[in-house]
Amino acid sequence: MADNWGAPSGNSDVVDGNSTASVTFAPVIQVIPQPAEGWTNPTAYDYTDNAPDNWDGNATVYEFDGDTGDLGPEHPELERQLFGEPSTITSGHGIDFSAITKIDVFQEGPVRVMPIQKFEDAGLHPAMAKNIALAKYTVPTPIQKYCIPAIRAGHDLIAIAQTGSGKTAAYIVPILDKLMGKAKKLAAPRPDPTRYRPGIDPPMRAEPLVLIVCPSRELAIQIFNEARKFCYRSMLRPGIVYGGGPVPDQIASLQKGCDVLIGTAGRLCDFMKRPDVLTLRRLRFMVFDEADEWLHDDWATEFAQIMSGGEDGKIQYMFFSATFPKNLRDVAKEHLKTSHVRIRVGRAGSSHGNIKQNIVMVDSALKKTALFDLLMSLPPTRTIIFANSRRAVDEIDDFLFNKGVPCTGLHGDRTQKEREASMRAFRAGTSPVLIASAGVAGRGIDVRNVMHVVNYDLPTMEHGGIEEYTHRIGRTGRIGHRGLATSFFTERDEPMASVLTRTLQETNQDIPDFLEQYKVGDGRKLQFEADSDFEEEEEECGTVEEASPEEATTDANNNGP
Ligand SMILES: Nc1ncnc2c1ncn2[C@@H]1O[C@H](COP(=O)(O)OP(=O)(O)OP(=O)(O)O)[C@@H](O)[C@H]1O
Repeated sequence: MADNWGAPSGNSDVVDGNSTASVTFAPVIQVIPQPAEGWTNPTAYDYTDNAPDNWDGNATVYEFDGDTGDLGPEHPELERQLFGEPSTITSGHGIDFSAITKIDVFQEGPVRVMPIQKFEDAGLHPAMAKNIALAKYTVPTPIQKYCIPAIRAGHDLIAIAQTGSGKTAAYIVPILDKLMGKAKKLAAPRPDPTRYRPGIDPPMRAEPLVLIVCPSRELAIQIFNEARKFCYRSMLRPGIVYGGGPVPDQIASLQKGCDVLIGTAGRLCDFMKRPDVLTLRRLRFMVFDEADEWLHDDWATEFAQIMSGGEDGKIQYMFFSATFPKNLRDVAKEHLKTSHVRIRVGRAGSSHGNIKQNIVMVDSALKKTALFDLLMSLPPTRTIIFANSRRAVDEIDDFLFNKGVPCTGLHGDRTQKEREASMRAFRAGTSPVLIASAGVAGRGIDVRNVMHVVNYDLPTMEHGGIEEYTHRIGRTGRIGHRGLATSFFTERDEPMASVLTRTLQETNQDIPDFLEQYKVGDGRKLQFEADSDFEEEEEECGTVEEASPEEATTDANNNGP
């Protein structure tokens, strides 16, 4: 996007002592630089695109009143929108599930579940089985193998698995599946979607059955889109409330009924104060995605308010994350029923071998040049660059844009319209380089074919530490694909050196010379402060299959932005 704000154009009245002089600013002609070698043309953000309803939260949802049974009629146009053109979707998103190695799965806690091996074993509702086929999911991922039966059996749950391992579907599929046959009975009354006239017919209050809480607007929108997919052809209606989005539109959408609500905390808490618009009294499922984030003190007020919204005893609670320090898992346990299930795939907070991690020593004053050189040294590819401050994001965005790199920037000071346009441009590939602050794109964001993540700034120990590093690099190498993560290391990053080195060692990455001194010697166990358990009661319940670095499908056909 780059900040190519035009200077004021046209006439402006300037008061000069007693006289008013009319000053004309020359219109600024936005210069689009020549593309950098091999890259597509940079595209500037279109500030004239003010279409009022052009919000991601206003995306079409499937509407069906359930009068003709559990499975609604097909809607080919929406189906294409949700799942893509059938001819362009490759089977299993390119995952080669036949090329696999073993990864340990642990269950702890009072209840153990038997994993399923195939989606067919789960006895899914016909609408859900069809949606899984449309999504081209052929085999459940390790975390899905355990979560699907656990959630279907009605258990509260803590689930930990690496980035990009399919945690969203691990909760959304069984929850929606459980509701599909019963939606007519359980859901709140709502207007007939085919006849409802907004503003004329009396509105209904939203009484969702499912609430999914997300730490960023971008992630909420992404999960809303997943919910739109998996609710397809059922009468379950997804909805979304997120900060920065238009309140009137969100209210109008809630008033048409909402069974599956996805929200960011602030806006959700605002709506919870308006019982004429939203109540959680019907709630049956509550999911905290990126759960460790919610259990930090920073979110204590919102967390308490959200937890107090439903009726005790009726709700199944679930916490999902790739990182889950032990102290926060203990907090999570306090909110779960005694008969809950705890599942962990690999070490909590571990990354996986599909991501090649490079750490490069860089002089702080030369970081931008080093970044440009790095991008130019590789084939053009979809890339996310993380910086620690909003200002740094803007500066890098301008710098790269002016060098002809088709980039777009994303951070919390941009307007919501800009943020959505930025994510759309990145997803569509028109701006294949995204420069982002970690708060908005570090966790959960799933964009196909991100081949490279760059930590222009490494996270600091005070802000996110090694957990944030894991989430950030996890934007690549997702679901069996491979990816590259390059991190710039400066003298200021010394406090991260030790844990970073152990993280590299865990997946047999090359250790650069300047980190050699932090290496844990051969034969000694790698210890991680945030994960000093796993507890005595844990039980290794076998191994499930995960693509290995060597054998995972390479994205040979998908390398381009
Ligand atoms: N069984 C499956 N088969 C094929 N693709 C799948 C399957 N399950 C999920 N996916 C795809 O895998 C990708 C990653 O899933 P998801 O975003 O849920 O990962 P995650 O574990 O939540 O990652 P993160 O920790 O980064 O949030 C998504 O594009 C999703 O559509």
